[in-house]
Amino acid sequence: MSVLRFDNVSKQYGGGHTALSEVSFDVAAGEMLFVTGHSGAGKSTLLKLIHLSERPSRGTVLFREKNLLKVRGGKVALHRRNVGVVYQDHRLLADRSVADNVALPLLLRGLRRGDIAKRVRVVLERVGLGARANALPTQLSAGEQQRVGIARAVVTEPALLVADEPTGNLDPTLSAEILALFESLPERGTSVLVASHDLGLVKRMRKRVLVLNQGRLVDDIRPEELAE
Ligand SMILES: Nc1ncnc2c1ncn2[C@@H]1O[C@H](COP(=O)(O)OP(=O)(O)OP(=O)(O)O)[C@@H](O)[C@H]1O
Repeated sequence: MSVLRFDNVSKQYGGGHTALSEVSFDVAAGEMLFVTGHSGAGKSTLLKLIHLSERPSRGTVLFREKNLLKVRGGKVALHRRNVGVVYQDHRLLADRSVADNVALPLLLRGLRRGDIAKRVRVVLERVGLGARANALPTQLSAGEQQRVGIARAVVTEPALLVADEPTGNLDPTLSAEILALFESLPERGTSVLVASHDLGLVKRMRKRVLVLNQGRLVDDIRPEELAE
């Protein structure tokens, strides 16, 4: 089953600037892929259309076969429950512990405290931060903070995780660790779409790569084409 489909999607911002132009692609359930391209190529715009922070000017975005054009008003929040988002600057609450930050999406869903504590514990173990649950984000390294951001995004077990330059501030070793963490998610049923301008890093992962150039999808490289 396809978890995500872009069908001839274009996006013009106010002022007429074209950020995406007739982009079409499909993401299968459980697939991990990258979208890459130079600064301004349209990567963030593409992710925003999935998360409904922006709407297409033309074309359709289907999420689990449902046309996102029809997702409006109160349904937007419901849609976002199925899409985890990881930001480059992770956007953690500085005055809340690591565990509280990760618990937040579950609190918003009205889960019971006992269930929340259990799920937070499990997900923090998975990202290697089981021992730092009570620390404040400022007491963590940049890589650890990013892992908290990932834990928060996956604690709800979304169908799709989108990440915008998740390794932007990290050194190559930490970047590889973070990407390995993403790589483990499809096994648990979450598809993963990562935007990165770092083509070298992306190629090393040997995953499918969508290449954007000035808003156009100019290449859709399959893993077997990246093999040496
Ligand atoms: N809110 C906006 N209003 C007008 N133009 C915008 C807006 N957001 C983005 N753009 C323009 O759309 C184009 C694509 O931007 P986008 O942020 O999607 O690119 P990107 O590939 O993510 O770039 P970067 O790697 O620098 O983050 C750029 O030319 C940008 O200036």
